[in-house]
This record gives sequence, C-alpha cells and structure tokens, in this order.
Amino acid sequence: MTEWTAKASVLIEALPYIKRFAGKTMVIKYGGSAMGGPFEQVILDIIWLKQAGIRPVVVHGGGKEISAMLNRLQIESKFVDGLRVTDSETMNVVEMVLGGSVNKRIAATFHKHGVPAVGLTGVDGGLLRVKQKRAELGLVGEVVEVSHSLLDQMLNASVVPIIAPIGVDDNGVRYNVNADSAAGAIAGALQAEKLVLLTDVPGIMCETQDGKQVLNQITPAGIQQLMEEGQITGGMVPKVEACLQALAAGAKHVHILNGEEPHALLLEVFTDQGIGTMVIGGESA
Ligand SMILES: Nc1ncnc2c1ncn2[C@@H]1O[C@H](COP(=O)(O)OP(=O)(O)O)[C@@H](O)[C@H]1O
Ligand SMILES: CC(=O)N[C@@H](CCC(=O)OP(=O)(O)O)C(=O)O
Repeated sequence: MTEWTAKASVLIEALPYIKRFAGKTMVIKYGGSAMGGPFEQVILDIIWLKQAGIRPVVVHGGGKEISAMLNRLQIESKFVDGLRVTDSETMNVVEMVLGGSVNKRIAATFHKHGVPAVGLTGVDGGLLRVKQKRAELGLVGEVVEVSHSLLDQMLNASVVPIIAPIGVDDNGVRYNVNADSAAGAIAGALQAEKLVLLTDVPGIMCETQDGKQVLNQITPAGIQQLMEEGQITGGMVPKVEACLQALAAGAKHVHILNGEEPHALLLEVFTDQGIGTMVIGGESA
C-alpha cells in the first residue's frame, strides 16, 4: 500500500462510524490525570467528533490541580474511596480550580479553534441537583437529578457544553462531585450513545499469571470480582461505578481509555481498532 492509499484507507475506514454516529450524543469525561498529556490534541479530537456531526458533551475533572492548589495553600488533601473529603475551605478551592481555571482553559482551547463552547458548572441552570453523599465526606455531592434542558438547548444550538462537576442542593448549597460520577449521571440522563472516560491508564488493569494486563472488556460481575480482590482502588472506584450507573440509566456504550495516548478518542470512535476497556452491560451485554 502506498502512503497515499494508506491515508485514504483511514478515511474510508471512518466512513461507517461517521454514518452511524452522526446526530448521536457522546459524553467525554476528561480526567485531571490525563490533562498532563496532549491537551490540545484531545480538544482537537473532540472538535473532530463535532465536525463529523456528533454532539459532544465534555465533563472534566481536575483532581490533580485541586490537590496542587490545596498544597500551595497548605491545606491537606484527604481521600476516602477515591473521593476528596471536602470542608468549606476545600470547597472554595475546588470551585475556583474546576469552575475557574480548568473549565476556562478548555473553553478557550475550543475558542482558539473557532468552535463555540460554553463552560458551566453543574450549579448553572440547576444542571446537577445533588444531595450530600456521606456525612464523613463533608461537602461531597451525589447526583440525584440531571436537569438537562439547558444542555439540550446548547446541543441544538451546536454549542459544546463543558461541565465542571459541582452540584447544588435544594437549599442552594454547592457540593463537590466526583467528575466520573457527574459524567456517568449526565451520560445516563442524555441516553448517550457513548460515555468515554479519558484517564492516565490504558483501561482497567488486573494482575494475572502473565503479569499486569489491560482488560479489553469487562462485565459488572467482573468488576465486582476485581473490587473484592482489591484490584480496583482509588480513582478507579468512582470510574467503574459511573460506568455501571450510565449503562443502567440507558447510555449505550462505555469505555475507559488512556487520554495521554495521542488521539485515543478518535481511534476509539472512528476505527476498527479496539483500545482501552469497554464496560459491558445494558445493550452491549
Ligand atoms: N484496576 C485498575 N486499573 C487501572 N487503574 C487503576 C486500577 N485501580 C486503581 N487504579 C488507579 O486509578 C487511577 C485513575 O483514576 P484517577 O487518578 O482518579 O484519574 P482521573 O483523574 O482520570 O479521574 C489510575 O492512575 C490508577 O492509579
Ligand atoms: C468528590 C471528589 O473527589 N471530587 C473531585 C472532583 C474532581 C475530579 O473528579 O477530578 P478527576 O476526574 O481529575 O479525578 C476532587 O475533588 O478531586
């Protein structure tokens, strides 16, 4: 195959996927851990999805940046089951970092490439209605409802929503929401075609006789087993929970990919190449 034919065949390979996904909604969760990788390339991949007629919704994290800022302010970071214990002082920093610098950095990169994108937190338009998750975690919210009419309007207006995972309760109190949980709830509420979690590992990994391996696919029972074996820990716990929640609520396909790998998102969506871990449940089971 000549170089030209190889290039053309990549475009041809993408054709059935472009046809299949045009008009469909995809929720892309961009984890703070992956943001150390090729940031602008990830945004360009999302722009590619949009130009192919897909309706992307971006939900972002920023846990590492929150921890760095807390560290600078000499406030200790404490996690329980992958969730940050959040007092009101910590909440101020969470809101500043997620709703401020991270959210606007993503919006500005879309703007740089001429794509309309609006950054918001889950407080805006009452998008993420939450309740306190567990008293010991302080101001950590669990999503009870996604009011997505504002998102629908943005998507219909061809605007990319960029969502920082902060929620609000009925008394107007703001809560820190794990970004995977927020993305899972949003993907479920929008009945998304795909939820893609971009992180800093190639997928769900497990220890086997042949060493550490990435699982191409995993079922809810498989997840349960790895949890019991203590093989899924830390930040991967809310991730798998979000995957299962999204599938149960009606999202069709859920994937965990390495966002530090150049163009992982494009490869997953537009090629036959299977990368990362696909969590199977719902329709895909
Ligand atoms: N079984 C597992 N497979 C892969 N990663 C795991 C697993 N168990 C725990 N992890 C940890 O989960 C981390 C990803 O979660 P996190 O750091 O919160 O990322 P993000 O910022 O993308 O949400 C990985 O870097 C890894 O250390
Ligand atoms: C409750 C809770 O843990 N909230 C997270 C929100 C950010 C997040 O989830 O960011 P990543 O996706 O980069 O991990 C936090 O404070 O770190």
